[in-house]
Amino acid sequence: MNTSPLLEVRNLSLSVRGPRGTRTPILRGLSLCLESQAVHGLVGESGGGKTMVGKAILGVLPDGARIDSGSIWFDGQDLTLLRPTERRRLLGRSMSMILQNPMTALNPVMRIETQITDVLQFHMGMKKKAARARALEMLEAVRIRDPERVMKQHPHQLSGGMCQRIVIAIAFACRPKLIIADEPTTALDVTVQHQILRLIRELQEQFGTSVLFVTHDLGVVAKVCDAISVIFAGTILESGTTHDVFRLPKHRYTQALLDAVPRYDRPNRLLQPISSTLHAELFDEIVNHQGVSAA
Ligand SMILES: Nc1ncnc2c1ncn2[C@@H]1O[C@H](COP(=O)(O)OP(=O)(O)OP(=O)(O)O)[C@@H](O)[C@H]1O
Repeated sequence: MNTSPLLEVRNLSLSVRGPRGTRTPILRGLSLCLESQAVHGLVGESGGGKTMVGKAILGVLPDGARIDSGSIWFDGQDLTLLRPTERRRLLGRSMSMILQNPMTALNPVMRIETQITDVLQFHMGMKKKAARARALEMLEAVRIRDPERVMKQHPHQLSGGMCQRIVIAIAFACRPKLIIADEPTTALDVTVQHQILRLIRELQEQFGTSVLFVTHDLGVVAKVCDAISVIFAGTILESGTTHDVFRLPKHRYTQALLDAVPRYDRPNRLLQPISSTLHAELFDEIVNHQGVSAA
């Protein structure tokens, strides 16, 4: 594994437009380092800002959201300084995404073939024949049986698991350096979840891609991630190799997260929900430390 960082988010603060011209902080001085050719889990509870981190990196922030300070270094350049056209050029070609719900990620009225070949023609400048060959190759890589038949079909003719395989094929098709996978298995059947995780890991290794794996599920992190960052209230509380963080969590929030996960090696231990006191204490520390901004 290559160990130089591909992506470094440094001290990133981001806010959204609030009522009466105020701004609500969402990310508070967040720093994150993603190594080349590695899978990095961004883990935390709902509302912590995981998805917003992914959107900031991809340059697809919602209306009203803005980066207030900090930088996002990707492959040697600060993405926050790029013009929107330059950002768009990177998206799809150098970085792509796998989202939670494959049914909304795919276009319902387009055949699978067109959905894959369009991406290849647009981002890679491939001719139709070469794009078709690459599309077939990608469907085989994600273990779609009878890819010629599936190429002719529409998403509604396929299962959720099959659709997510196609989304994965599209994400890897242009051989991007970075893929942001935001809860890619949450909408799927448990039996399919495991296959999809294994598939992402296999393709990541095969193509030498880096993956930022956004999830609330520590079980998923344990299965696929080399490293992990724990996010709470828009701040990273702890980062390290998955092995180290699981074995010896340093932050009390990480310890609480781990205690809230069922484990086969301690079947008799009662699960400890994360206490509201801990939430309140941490939130107070983070917000008081960073301050809440007005517009
Ligand atoms: N479009 C938006 N406009 C305003 N606030 C938003 C918007 N999208 C998200 N937020 C707020 O930003 C915060 C972080 O949301 P985000 O979706 O990044 O969290 P998350 O950790 O990914 O949670 P989940 O696992 O539930 O998706 C939340 O407080 C959310 O309400």
